Amino acid sequence: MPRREGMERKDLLAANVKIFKSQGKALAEFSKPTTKVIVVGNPANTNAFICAKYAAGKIPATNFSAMTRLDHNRALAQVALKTGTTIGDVKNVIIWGNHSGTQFPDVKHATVNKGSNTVDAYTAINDANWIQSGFISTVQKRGAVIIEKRKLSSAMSAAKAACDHIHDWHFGTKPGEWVSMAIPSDGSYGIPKGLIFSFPVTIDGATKEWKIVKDLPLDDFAKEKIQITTKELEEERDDALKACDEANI
Ligand SMILES: NC(=O)c1ccc[n+]([C@@H]2O[C@H](COP(=O)([O-])OP(=O)(O)OC[C@H]3O[C@@H](n4cnc5c(N)ncnc54)[C@H](O)[C@@H]3O)[C@@H](O)[C@H]2O)c1
Ligand SMILES: O=C(O)C[C@H](O)C(=O)O
Repeated sequence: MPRREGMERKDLLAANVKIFKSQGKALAEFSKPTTKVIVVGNPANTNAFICAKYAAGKIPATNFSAMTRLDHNRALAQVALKTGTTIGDVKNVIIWGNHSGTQFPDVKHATVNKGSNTVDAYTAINDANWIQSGFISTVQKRGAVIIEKRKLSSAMSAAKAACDHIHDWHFGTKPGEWVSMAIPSDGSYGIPKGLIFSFPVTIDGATKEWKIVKDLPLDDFAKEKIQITTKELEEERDDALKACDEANI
C-alpha cells in the first residue's frame, strides 16, 4: 500500500507491517537460505525488520535490507547541482537512519571532483549553512514533495535506486567508495543491534557481503541527527511488533 499526499510513513505502518509479516513467513517456508531481500515498501526499514524476524531460522538477518539508495542518489544530485558538477563527480555521501523525514543526509566525508582536483564537499560547496539546513531538508522531504506533485509516489527514480542497490550488492562497491544501505545494525555508532538502519557500507563483490564503514568521526550535530532518526526507528519497531502480535496472520 503506498503513501498518499499528506500521509506520513507512520500512517502506513500498521497496515503494511502485517503484509511483511506474511512475506517473511512465506520466505521462511519457500525460499532458499541464500535469498537476499531488498524492501522498498514503506515504512521500508521497519518492514524489513519485520520480514527478517518472520524469516529467521531460514534466512539470516544480514540478507535483509531496506532501500535508502534513493535518498543517497538525491543527496548526490543536490551536491552536484550546488557545485556545478555531475553526480559521478560526487562520492561518499551518507544517509544515516530511517527512509523517512528523520533521515540524516551527511556530506561530512564526501568528496567532489572539480576538474582534475578532488576536494572535500564542504570546501566544494562553500556554504556550511546550506549543508546543515537546506540540503538536509530537501533530501528528507523529497519523497513527500514528489507525492504532492504527482499524487503518486516516486517511480522511475525509485526503480533506478533499486537497480543501483542490487547492482552494488552483487558486483561490490568501487575501491575507496561506499554506498548507503539500511541493514541490521551490529551496534556500530551506538545504534541498537538488529535495528534496520541506513549506514555507509562497502560490499565485496566476491563474497557479496556488506560491511559497515566503521569509526567515522561524528560531531555533535551529526550525533544529534542520528539520535533523532534512531529514536523514530525504535518507536516504529515497537509499534510494528505490537501490530504483528495482535494480527492473526
Ligand atoms: N524506499 C523508497 O525509496 C521508496 C520509493 C518509492 C516508493 N516506495 C514505497 O513503495 C511502495 C509501493 O509504491 P507504489 O507507488 O509502487 O504503489 P502502487 O500502489 O503502484 O503499488 C502497490 C502494489 O501493492 C499491491 N498490494 C496491495 N496490498 C497488498 C497486499 N496485502 N499484499 C501484497 N501486495 C499488495 C497492490 O496490488 C499494488 O500492486 C509504497 O509503500 C511506497 O511508499 C518506497
Ligand atoms: O512513497 C513514499 O512515501 C515516498 C518514497 O518513499 C520516496 O522517498 O520517494
